Amino acid sequence: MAKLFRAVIMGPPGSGKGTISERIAQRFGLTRLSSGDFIRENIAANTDAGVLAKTYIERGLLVPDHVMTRLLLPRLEEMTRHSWLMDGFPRTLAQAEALNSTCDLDLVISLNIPYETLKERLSDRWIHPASGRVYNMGFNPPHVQGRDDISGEPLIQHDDDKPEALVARLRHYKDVAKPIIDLYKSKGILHTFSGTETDRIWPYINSLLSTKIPMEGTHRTQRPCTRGY
Ligand SMILES: Nc1ncnc2c1ncn2[C@@H]1O[C@H](COP(=O)(O)OP(=O)(O)OP(=O)(O)O)[C@@H](O)[C@H]1O
Ligand SMILES: Nc1nc2c(ncn2[C@H]2C[C@H](O)[C@@H](COP(=O)(O)OP(=O)(O)O)O2)c(=O)[nH]1
Repeated sequence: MAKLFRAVIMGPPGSGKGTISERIAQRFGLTRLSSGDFIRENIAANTDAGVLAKTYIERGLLVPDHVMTRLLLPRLEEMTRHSWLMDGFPRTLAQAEALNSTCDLDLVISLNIPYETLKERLSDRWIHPASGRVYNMGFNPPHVQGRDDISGEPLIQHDDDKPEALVARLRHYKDVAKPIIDLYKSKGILHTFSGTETDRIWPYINSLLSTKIPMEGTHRTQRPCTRGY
């Protein structure tokens, strides 16, 4: 009986997490979970957690671990019958340990993209704030410049996507990501992909997941995501 599949995708800002997790969700029928999208939903719904998270995001800071785990882990408990891919969580060791105590992961994808490539990509990244949909003038431009393809609403650029902000973000990412990468490496579930183009990395990710993800249509067993935090 095929078991469920749960994975995380990690990488520095601009490494292609959103782009690749969208492709994985479509190709393998996984539910794509994005911590950033989930926070935006809470901000839009004016929940207590959303209001609190907003005060950190506005300052370009990570949302505190206890807020993130309280936001996300109950959401994962609703997913006991689903295979999923999480983008953007965990971002700290404390978050990884909280996730570890509630769900066992099958696989972690880590994207290793050169700084110059990240800088170039982020300078061309445009986002539809309400949905989190991502565009890139050079890679996947919107049909109408500056407008979201679905809603037609204006696209924006994140202030912290500007080159001068990227150095600090990248250093912070490396500091917080290293213990998480070491943890998943020690568990034997880390797969690292390096390169400068998503379209060249994608076939390797696709073939790895094709060997790991249970066939479509086979019966799925439940796997608990018990409240362990
Ligand atoms: N797991 C998390 N822990 C703490 N804060 C988070 C987490 N996930 C998202 N956030 C906060 O929400 C913001 C938006 O997240 P999102 O992933 O959409 O954008 P991002 O961090 O700019 O990602 P990237 O640039 O890598 O695409 C982040 O900048 C961060 O402040
Ligand atoms: N030129 C180019 N741009 C790319 C490539 N892959 C993704 N992008 C674009 C899409 C986004 O505008 C930006 C960052 O991608 P993303 O998926 O938002 O990354 P992440 O921040 O979620 O990790 O770069 C790529 O291979 N080439």
